[in-house]
Amino acid sequence: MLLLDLLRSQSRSDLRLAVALLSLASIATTMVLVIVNMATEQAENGEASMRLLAMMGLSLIGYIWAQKKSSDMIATEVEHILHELRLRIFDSVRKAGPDTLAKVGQGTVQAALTQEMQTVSGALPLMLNGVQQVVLLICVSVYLAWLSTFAFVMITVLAIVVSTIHLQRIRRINAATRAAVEDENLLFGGLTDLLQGFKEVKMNSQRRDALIKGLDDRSTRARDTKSTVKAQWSREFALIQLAFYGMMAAMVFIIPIFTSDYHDVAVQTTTAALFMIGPIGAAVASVPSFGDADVALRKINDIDHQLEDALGQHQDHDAKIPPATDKAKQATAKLQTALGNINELALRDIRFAYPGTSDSPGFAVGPINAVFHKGEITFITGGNGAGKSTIIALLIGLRPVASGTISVNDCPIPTNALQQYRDQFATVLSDYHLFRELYGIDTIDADRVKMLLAQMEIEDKVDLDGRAFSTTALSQGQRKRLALIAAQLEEKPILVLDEWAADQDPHFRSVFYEKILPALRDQGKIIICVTHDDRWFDQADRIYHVRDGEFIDGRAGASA
Ligand SMILES: Nc1ncnc2c1ncn2[C@@H]1O[C@H](COP(=O)(O)OP(=O)(O)OP(=O)(O)O)[C@@H](O)[C@H]1O
Repeated sequence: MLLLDLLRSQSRSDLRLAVALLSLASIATTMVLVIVNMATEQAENGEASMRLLAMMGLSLIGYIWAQKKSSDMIATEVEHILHELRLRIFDSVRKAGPDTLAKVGQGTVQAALTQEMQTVSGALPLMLNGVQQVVLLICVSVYLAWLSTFAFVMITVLAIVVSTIHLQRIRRINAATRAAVEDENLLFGGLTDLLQGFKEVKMNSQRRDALIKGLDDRSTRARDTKSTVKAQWSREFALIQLAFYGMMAAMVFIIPIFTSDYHDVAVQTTTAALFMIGPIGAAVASVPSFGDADVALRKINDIDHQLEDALGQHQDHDAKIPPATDKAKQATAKLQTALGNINELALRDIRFAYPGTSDSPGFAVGPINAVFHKGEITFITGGNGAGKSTIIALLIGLRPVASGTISVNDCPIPTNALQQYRDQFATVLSDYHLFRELYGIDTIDADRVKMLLAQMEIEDKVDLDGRAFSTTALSQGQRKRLALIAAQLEEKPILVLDEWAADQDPHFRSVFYEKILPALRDQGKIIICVTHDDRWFDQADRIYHVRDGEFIDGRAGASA
């Protein structure tokens, strides 16, 4: 069972201690039963024992102590395990390549971090509670055996028969549970379309109706499967209850027929059997959540494996260069020096291809040869689908190259230093995300932010609010200006902009090409821009034109 494996592998504290505490609580509960029976017997004789009262008090204190201690321990442990699980997924997402997330699906990852985690979170304490109930049942059974061997044997046989039938039926219910969870996940995916495509949905009633119908179908399926599963569980619960009441009837009607001395212990045995109803109910009621949790954990593991598989292909272990040998240490030192003062960035015979299908090969890029210099502006131009963004993704280390070398100051970047290399770039890519918070910028110079906001002509719209922009609710062009401010605040030696000016008005386009870019060049940055704005091609020191995944010419621009 995955839930058990998870507990064993992730638990920090000794689970045996938790189980021991739970057992102690069960033993204390059984003691209460034994004492109640003994006191009842005394009461029948008109006696009352202070010793039994004291023992009852001690048992209750023992029960409360063990129950509280184990609950605290389990709650802390469960939250720790969930925290570790979440971190594992965050880490896998961090390491994944750009295609992986698209393949796995954002909705699935979100579902894993919310819905599935919630299921596991609910099931873990229930499972440990189930352990407690089982221990309690064992203790009460031992007591029952001591009271009447016949009653014990009869109950045990009945319990084995009922459990076998129950387990057979559970297998079928678990399969239905898995189907129900699948349906819910499909529903989640459709919901992402509805929420993210909100405007498109609102603007087109046919699209809206088709999408809602799809959601309706999935929701109906999820509803039907879930209610079938719930109904099956209710039947199971009723079956267990029925078996229990059958057992009670047998104890008071059948056992006396076969045993002569049963009347001495009939009351105690019946009380003991009554004591079992709670634990049996709790144990049975907790079982469905194990099936749910197992499915949820399988999903979480599945997502993790998919992300990890992509990591294997990506060959990016995000590790620091291991300074094992002298040669490796020298290479590390050389690379650190190169990254500390980047004068030149070069691509040599870079090749890459998207995975193809059986019908057609994937789009291929290369061989790409290019050099980008400090204090220079390079434009990359080309038609739609020519391969500009793909080349940019290779250049900034977002996608792994299939062959060829990327080097900084003639120092090749090994794959295990890819993250250090990526850290040299500030980017505003075509599918950029604008963070309101300025993550990863240690010291924010408020005056500089003010100046940049004024330069971008949005000082009356946005302000600095602590370590974040006061708002990102702006027009598309203004949001891009804000993204460029964030990129500048990162103070990276290389700035890459993919069609940054595409949604700027004519006035601000000229501000960008004629003022902002030259000012950034004067700061000694390497500037690389994908652009279609041929009116400003003369602002570039170098222009590369892309066609079918290759640079067809590289020429020095006007100011070179
Ligand atoms: N994730 C992907 N998987 C497979 N093929 C892709 C993927 N992204 C792009 N392509 C293919 O690569 C080609 C180049 O895409 P790319 O985005 O690099 O072009 P681009 O020059 O930036 O185009 P645009 O000017 O339209 O942004 C496309 O024709 C497309 O077929």
